[in-house]
Parts: sequence; C-alpha cells; structure tokens
Amino acid sequence: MAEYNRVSECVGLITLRNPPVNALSAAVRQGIVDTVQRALSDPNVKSVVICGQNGIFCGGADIKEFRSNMTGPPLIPMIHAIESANKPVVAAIEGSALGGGLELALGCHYRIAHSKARLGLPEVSLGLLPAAGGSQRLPRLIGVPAALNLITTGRHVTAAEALQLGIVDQVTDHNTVAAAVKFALSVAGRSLDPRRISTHPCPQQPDLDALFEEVMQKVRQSARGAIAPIACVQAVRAAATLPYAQGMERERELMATLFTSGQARALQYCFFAERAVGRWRMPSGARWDTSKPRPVHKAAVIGLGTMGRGITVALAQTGLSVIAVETQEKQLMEAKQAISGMLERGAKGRGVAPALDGVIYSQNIQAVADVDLVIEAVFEDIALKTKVFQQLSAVCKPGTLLCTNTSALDVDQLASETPNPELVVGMHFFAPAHVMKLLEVVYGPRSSPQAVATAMQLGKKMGKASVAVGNCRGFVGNRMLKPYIEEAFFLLEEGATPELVDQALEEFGFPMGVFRMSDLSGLDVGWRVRKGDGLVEPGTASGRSARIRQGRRYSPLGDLLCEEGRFGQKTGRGWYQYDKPGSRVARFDPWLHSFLGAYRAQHGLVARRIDHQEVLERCLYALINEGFHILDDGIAAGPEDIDVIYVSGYGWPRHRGGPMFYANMVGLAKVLERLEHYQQLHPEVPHLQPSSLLRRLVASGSPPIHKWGEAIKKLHSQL
Ligand SMILES: CCCCCCC/C=C/C(=O)SCCNC(=O)CCNC(=O)[C@H](O)C(C)(C)COP(=O)(O)OP(=O)(O)OC[C@H]1O[C@@H](n2cnc3c(N)ncnc32)[C@H](O)[C@@H]1OP(=O)(O)O
Repeated sequence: MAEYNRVSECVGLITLRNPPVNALSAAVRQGIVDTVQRALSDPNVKSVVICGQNGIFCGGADIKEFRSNMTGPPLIPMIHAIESANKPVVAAIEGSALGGGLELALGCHYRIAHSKARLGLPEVSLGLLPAAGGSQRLPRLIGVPAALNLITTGRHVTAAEALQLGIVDQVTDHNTVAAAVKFALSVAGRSLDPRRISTHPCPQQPDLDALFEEVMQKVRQSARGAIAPIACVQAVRAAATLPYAQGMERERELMATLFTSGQARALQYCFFAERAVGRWRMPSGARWDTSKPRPVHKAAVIGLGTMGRGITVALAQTGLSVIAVETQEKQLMEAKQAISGMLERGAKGRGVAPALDGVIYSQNIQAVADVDLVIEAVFEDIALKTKVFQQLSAVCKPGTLLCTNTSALDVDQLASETPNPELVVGMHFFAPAHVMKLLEVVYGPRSSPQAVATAMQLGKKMGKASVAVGNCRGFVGNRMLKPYIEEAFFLLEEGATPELVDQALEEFGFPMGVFRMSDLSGLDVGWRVRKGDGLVEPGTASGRSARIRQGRRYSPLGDLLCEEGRFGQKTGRGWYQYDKPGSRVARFDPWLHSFLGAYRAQHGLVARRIDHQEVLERCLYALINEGFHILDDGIAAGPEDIDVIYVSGYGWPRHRGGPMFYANMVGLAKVLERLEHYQQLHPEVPHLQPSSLLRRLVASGSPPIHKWGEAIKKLHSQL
C-alpha cells in the first residue's frame, strides 16, 4: 500500500497506493512506516519524497475504519518519525491533501504542490478535529488566525492560497513528483531543525485572549449545537498557549470526546450518504450503473421568474450554452439584467470570468429547437405547464429531454400530455436555484432510466446534491414537511407560542423554526395550496367541527392570518412583526398573542403548558413517520436519500445526520412508542398513526440504519 523506489540515484520515492483517494488505511500506514524506515536506513539515499498514485496525494484517514477496531500503526508516531528524520522528506502534493493527508505533509520538511491541488483540514465536517498533530502544527506554521479559519471551517484552499499562507513551499504547473525530486536533491544535507514545525512556537499574536473570545463566540453562533468546531478552537488555543507536547495531549483529549460522539457518527454518515445517493436506483430495477446519460451541450430554460433565473445561472456556470426564454419583452429584459448580475457576482467570488456569452435570451420558444434538454420553470399551474410541454414537444428536436421545475405538480400527469412521456422528468430546484445545494430529480412510472441518468448527471455538474425520487404529492421533502408544519399549528392551538416552537427547533439545530421560516417564505404560499385542496373556509366558524376538515384535524390559523393580510416578512406582519415590510428581524407581536387567545376561546380550547420535548417529538416524529411511509411506498430508495434531502435542502442540522438517521439514533422503538402515545391523545390526526414500516422494523428487532434496505426488501417480499 506504499511502494518504494530509489530515483535519481539518491532519492527514496514513497508512493501511497490506495485507490481511489489514497486514504491512510492501516495497510497504508504500515507501508509508510516500513518504507520511511527503509529510506532512512539506506546510506545511498540522501532525501525522500512522498507522493500519492493517480494524481492524488492523500484524502486523509480512512473514514471507514473509524467505526471498526482500528489496527495498524497509529498516525501520530508515524508522522513524528518523519518529522524527526535526519534526511529531508518532501511531500509532492497533487490533487488533494486533506485531513490526515495534510497532517502527513505537515510532518514532512518541505511541501511542493501542483497548481491545481487543494489542501485542507476538513475533519470538523466529520465531527472531528485534526488530531494527528494538525491542530498543533498548522498554527505554528501559518499563525493562529489563519489556522483557526481553516480548521474551524474545514475549507479547502487552492495551491496558490496555500503558498500565500505558507503551507507549501513551492507550486508547480508541471510534474509535481519530478519537481519534488529535484527540490529534494537541492536540499539534501541542509540542517532540518528549522523545518520541524512542531519545534517552533506559534507566531506572536497580540491580544490572544480577545481573539479567541471573538472566534469562540462566532463559532458557537454558527455551529448551531455542533461540538466539533468548538473543540477545534480549543485545540488551536492549546497550540497557541502550551508547549507542543502538552498541546498534543490536549488535542488527544478533545479528539477522544469527539471520536465517540453521536455527532461524529451523524456527520460521517452524511459524508457517505451524499455519495450513496449518486448510486440511484428506480423500482423498475433501472440503476445508475446501467443507465447511460445523454450528452447535454445545450440547454434551455423556459420562464424567467425567480426560479428560472437561478436555474439559468446554475446551468451557465457549468459551461453549458443556455437559451433563456421569456415571452414578455419587459420581463425578458429584467431577467437578462438580473441573470447577468448574478453571473458577474458568482464569477467574481470564484475568481473566474463570468459566463455572460453562454446565455442567449429569446422571446420565442422556437429558439429552443436544437437544445438537448429543456427545463420549464413557468408558474406552478398544471394547465400552463401542459401547454408549454405541448409546445416544446412540437418544437424540440427528437430526443430532447423535457424537465419540469415543480415543487407540487404531478410529473406523471404532465408526461402523459406529451407524445414522449419517457423523456419527461421533474427537476425540483430550491430557491435561490443557483445557490441551494438540493435538487430532487423526480421520475414518473414512464420516465426512461436515461432521462433520470441525464438529469442526475446534470445536477452533479451543477454541484447539487441530486437525489432521484418517485412521483407523489410533495415528492419527498415537501411531503414530509406537511405533517411537521401541521403539528406546529396544532401546538399553537393547544397553548404553545410561535416563539416557543421556534426556539425548540432552533435549539435542536434548525437555522429557523417553523414560524420564522413561514414568515420568510410567505404564508400565502401554503394558503394557495390549501385553497386548491378545498380546505380553506371563511374564518367565522367556531367550535371543534370548524377544526375538522375532510375527516381529519385541521388548523385554520394560517388561513386566518392570511385573511388579515399577514403574509410574513413581505407584509411586515405574519407570526411575528417586523419593523417594515421586507425587514428580517422577527419581533414578538402582542396582536398575535391576543389573536391566539381569542381563537382558543372561540373554539373552546384551554391553553396548557407545552415544553420543548413535546414540540420536538410531535413535529419531528410526525415528519419522520412520513419518511417511513415514503420508504414503504418506494418513493425514496433508502433512508440516505431522505436524509440528504433534509440536510441539504431543509435546514436539518447536519450534525444530527438527517431525520431517518436521527430516528435510528433515538431508537425506532422509542419513536414508535411516542407516536403511539400522541396518536392516542389525538386520534383525529392521521399523520401521528405510526407507519406500518416503522412497526414492522421495530417488530423485526430495529435493525441499524445501514440494514434498513435489506429489511425493507425482506418485509416487502413477505407481504
Ligand atoms: C483515534 C484516531 C485518531 C485518528 C486521527 C485522525 C486525524 C485525521 C482525520 C482525518 O483525516 S478524517 C478524513 C479527512 N478527509 C476528508 O474529509 C476528505 C474526504 N474526501 C473528500 O473530500 C473527497 O473524497 C476528495 C478526496 C476531495 C475526492 O473527491 P471526489 O469527488 O474525487 O471523490 P469522492 O466521490 O468524494 O470519493 C471517492 C470515493 O472515495 C471515498 N473516500 C473519500 N475520502 C475518503 C476517506 N478519507 N476515507 C475513506 N473513503 C474515502 C468516498 O467515500 C468515495 O467512495 P465511494 O462512494 O466511491 O464508495
């Protein structure tokens, strides 16, 4: 797993070999220990170069090993032996040097990077800290503020930034290993004392206490309950204030707490879940590895409202040519200006030229005749979308994929109105579409595997977490959101306040609770949907019957607020009040509280004390329960799909792994027991009725989440 060669007569070349990312598995660590020893004991070798095979230095510790009994030589003494070597050791960094990979490089005496390489200590995103000396060496090398920034965010830096920060000694555009070997020859015999980072003190920093206080405050705020970023600050503080050996001891203690934490498990689960969703499969048996995507060189977007503009930007930023169509001239001009601005700002942030020429604007749908794929993003109206799809079917060349950006409409119904339903898929983007990570790729029973593969590949190119899901009302994300929101409304009826519900959810880790989120997105959105469903009635009725609609409990609270013109932030009033329409700071609204009191009195409801635990259990378990229905229905292929959707699109705290992972952590039997408890109290609420899949999983001994797939298959085959 680490190959040894002597090159240029006197350079020992060690090559890490562990595809795909040369992770530091036990075998690789053993290989490094052995080959370093061999190089150091060979009198013909004057210096050593460490590189990785296949254009990648090292992706860090082997994350898969963390959940097993770790064997093999430990990283810290291995890196220490390299740093203590009496011959210069040079890291030749191509591709990535991340986590333990960068820590290994920091143990080397010199670092040469290819200009396209990326370096970073992303352990924080796995619920850990750089505990192979990284938290102690990096601040000594580049100073406390820069190290804090890198270690607490986990961000990857380019080779150019790494050079500027002083992480690497040289950047090359050519063969990195050749450059490193040449460099190693040039430094052979030089004193290595100044190159051993662990022996340096951290560069002086004025007002160290104030700096750490400020950073800790910022980190606590943005961490939303995650513990790793805080431990990272503490570890860097140890580097800044303690001798190296004591700093290492502190690093070890902090890591010991993180390593076994539920948060680390959750974050590592998210890492693998994000990769697992790319290996999609459909109930028909079609799969990612047997379905070839079509090439897409040219795409079109129809309708340039907020969503269409964001989608155009996201497509153009991948380098595709995009035809952007809007039939009204004024709207087309406004959209062109807005899209150009977004492209320019995006390009500035990424230090590249804006892809302004990549977008052609047109008022005429005929302009899309030769594109490979169209994303329709007109208003959410089935009649309008059907008309657009029929026009597209007539205009586009044969084989063009027709995608609809919808959050609610029936993709299959739309497909059935076109001559080639196999070419139709849904692409549910989230606003703003060029920023939000999530994309639900919705397939109907008639969508071809090739259409799904193409949409999934396009999503990946756009940098989205793309998840293939079946077609049903609300798809996965919004379908699960419905019971969550409804429970929040019921809690208000029973005595909670928007402040209490939001606080419980925000302490859990959501960036915003239900009501602040509803104020942000606009109460009228849900009102329109409920009206469409025939649920909204004039708000004069009172008593229990007014709160039962279509045979189930219903809370008209949201409708009543809308009748008052309280649509949220945009009107300056919603569940909270705002200084003026469009303001973002939610303030307590006495009107709302007396309205709730009057509402309860009118309906004969007596307010009771509701605590955070009840808020969490009712909102989250109702949402999770719907997730089990979705798995049972085959709408999502596995719990990872649901979890990625929730973490990347709905603000579910990543350090809690997603709703299904959370249920697994809490214990399926406990979730079932609490749902049964609330269902007994609220028999008129169907979404509290435990899903039969949840019951069956509990009855089969609550298998761990990675075995649910197997268990579901087995349970289905028994039906
Ligand atoms: C008490 C113990 C003390 C231990 C001290 C530990 C201190 C050090 C800790 C660490 O190093 S933790 C790991 C830190 N490294 C990372 O977080 C990097 C993770 N990887 C990536 O960011 C990316 O994979 C990449 C390296 C940038 C490559 O990206 P690319 O898009 O090219 O490929 P992917 O699809 O992401 O990955 C391919 C394949 O490889 C698997 N994989 C990637 N990194 C690791 C890893 N570090 N360990 C194990 N496996 C890894 C990934 O899951 C993919 O697998 P498949 O999905 O194809 O099966």
